[in-house]
Amino acid sequence: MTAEKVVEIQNISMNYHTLDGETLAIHNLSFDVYKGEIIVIVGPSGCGKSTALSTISGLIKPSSGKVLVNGQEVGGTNKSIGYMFQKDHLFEWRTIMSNILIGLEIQRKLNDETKKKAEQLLEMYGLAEFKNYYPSQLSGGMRQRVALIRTLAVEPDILLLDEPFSALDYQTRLSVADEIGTILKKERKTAIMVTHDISDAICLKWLPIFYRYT
Ligand SMILES: Nc1ncnc2c1ncn2[C@@H]1O[C@H](COP(=O)(O)OP(=O)(O)OP(=O)(O)O)[C@@H](O)[C@H]1O
Repeated sequence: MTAEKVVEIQNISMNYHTLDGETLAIHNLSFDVYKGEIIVIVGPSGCGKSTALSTISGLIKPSSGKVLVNGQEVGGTNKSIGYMFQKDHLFEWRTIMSNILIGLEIQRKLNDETKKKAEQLLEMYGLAEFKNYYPSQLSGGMRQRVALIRTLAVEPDILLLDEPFSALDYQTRLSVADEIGTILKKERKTAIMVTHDISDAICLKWLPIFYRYT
């Protein structure tokens, strides 16, 4: 059986044009990601990692080349993709449960079944007893776990993680990295993480791709 390609990056380049001039953020980048793979792209700050993720999510279109997700060229944002950022972006005035349900509300998918699934995720990942707490009552590591569960609640096929541990202290990031790696494997998600920190990639024991544009 041949493995299924879910993301195909075909020779993409990205030029940003601003009043100050032109920035070549990505130059001729190509790679494929197969179903169920969890890969890490490591490179220094400014080498174009976030830009690469944004082309996959459809937030931006590359200046040249193609990005395919599930065999279709990306032409805008796509509900099959979940994006988790450096900061957890939890809404402080909403409880943990209500933060977790926000994606479902926005996508008009909130019903008894999806709510139950969200409850199960909270239960499974040790946050059920905190569902009525507010984000400020949780530790940084727990907040990142909530952010991941919020992303998983809408059941994306592909997860994009942009330096998801960078706001955490070293001890916490080790345990959160481990937890998040375990959650992604258990949920059988395809995931692409970008980081400037090689130790993040190594401590995850995922399959790293080392990419650097110079
Ligand atoms: N919207 C934009 N307009 C102009 N230039 C941009 C824009 N976004 C990114 N850039 C530039 O493109 C280059 C790549 O940025 P990008 O954020 O993709 O890199 P990165 O590797 O994710 O870095 P970091 O880890 O610091 O976020 C940088 O030089 C950045 O200044």
